[in-house]
Amino acid sequence: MSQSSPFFNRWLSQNGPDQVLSILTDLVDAGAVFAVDAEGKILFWSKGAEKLFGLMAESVLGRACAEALGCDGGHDPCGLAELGSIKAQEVQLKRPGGERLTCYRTARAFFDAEGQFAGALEFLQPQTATFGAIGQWDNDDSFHGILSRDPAMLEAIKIIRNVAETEATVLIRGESGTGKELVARALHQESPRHQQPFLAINCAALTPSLLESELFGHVKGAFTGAVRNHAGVFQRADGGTLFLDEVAELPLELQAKLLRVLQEQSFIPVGGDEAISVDVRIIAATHRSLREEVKAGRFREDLMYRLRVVPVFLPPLRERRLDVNLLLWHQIDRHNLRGRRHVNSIAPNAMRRLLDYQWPGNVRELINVVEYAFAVGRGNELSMEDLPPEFRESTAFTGNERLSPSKHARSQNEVEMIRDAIQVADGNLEAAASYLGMSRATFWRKRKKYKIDS
Ligand SMILES: Nc1ncnc2c1ncn2[C@@H]1O[C@H](COP(=O)(O)OP(=O)(O)OP(=O)(O)O)[C@@H](O)[C@H]1O
Repeated sequence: MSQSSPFFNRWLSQNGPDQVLSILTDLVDAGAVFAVDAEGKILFWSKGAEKLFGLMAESVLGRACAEALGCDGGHDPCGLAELGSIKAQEVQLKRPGGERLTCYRTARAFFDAEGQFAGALEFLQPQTATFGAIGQWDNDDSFHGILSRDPAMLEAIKIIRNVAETEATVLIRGESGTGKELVARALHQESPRHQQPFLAINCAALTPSLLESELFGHVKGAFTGAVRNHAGVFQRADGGTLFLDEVAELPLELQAKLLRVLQEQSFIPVGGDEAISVDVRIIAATHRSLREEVKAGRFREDLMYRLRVVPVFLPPLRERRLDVNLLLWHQIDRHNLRGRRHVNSIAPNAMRRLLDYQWPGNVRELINVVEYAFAVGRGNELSMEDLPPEFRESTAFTGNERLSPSKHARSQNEVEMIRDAIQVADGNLEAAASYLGMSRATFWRKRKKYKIDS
């Protein structure tokens, strides 16, 4: 967090905040800074923005950001009012003349006292200027938005970074919500194809005939209702990456067609008679074991070998308890930014319950749990009552404790939590403190109080 002296505001108004902002943004090399108001209208446009977007200030000031920059978004600049902040998101800029430029977008929203979106500051930096800095590992353990401190996840990320340069087909295995699509996107972003499209399709979400048409497209007249030619995702992803989610659900007849694309880099659209050649990198994902599916006769063995050239496994959240804490605090920080409620601690019994929980919906569920807590709860401490009913129904740490929160019961709980954290962190006290969301000083004080050694 940036710091300023108590005299900063006076100094700012003496020098003129607009002048200070202009000078500040000029100091940032090769980057565009702009500000929008609550309606998404552009209020400030830096010299860097003129250079990067190829648009002069006069032509954009006062105009709706989405319209001036030619993107969808209405009053909410690209979901920022929802998200609160965006860090190093990869975006494609279309400059006048059609040139495309890949940039990293970092933005922060402002919210008024009622928690209403009040505008935002955005910073865009061309990828070439940031190579080696943003988009690689950074201090908050994020890799293209993937947060983790878990050794198995870190290993998966290492594999992804290594194979990104190659053309190898990657098969990601993991339960729903473990981050398979996020990882696939990261792989694409790290690959030489990153300026080309990334398309995702869920093979379990469509009927076989719709899926075939979505994958390979169809020609006009191929079936009733096919009133014009339709390009499938293989064609639209040409030059880029196609993410096939839930690939184990692909019907056998489509497996044959997919195999042909992988072998020959070409396919025939539904109802067509001419093969279309494409250059697409496939990343597939499944929550099932493809080997088991092959054994059960539901999946072609030859296709399995084609798809799992590089297998990557994402462990379920219940097996990475260090990540539960990291992801919880990341989500809490995100909601804190919106200003309606500021959570700076989690009650020990709630934390214990969160750590013990099985997380069947993995990270997606965790995101929803924090959202629920901010919707129903009040105050600076996230308490057991702020958690969804399934957390409170558990017998272990609810009932009695909530009805008679005796100091003793609370300390017993804390002792167990601290012991557990030290054990999970293999005696690393710093990791154990962060796992519990405590500062090192608090952790040390509590260990001393309860006489817990490492
Ligand atoms: N390690 C992580 N760090 C930050 N966010 C994560 C992480 N893993 C998952 N998420 C977030 O959790 C949500 C679910 O992730 P994602 O859609 O990638 O999961 P998935 O395994 O593809 O799920 P499904 O199989 O159900 O499609 C997304 O909002 C994603 O951004």
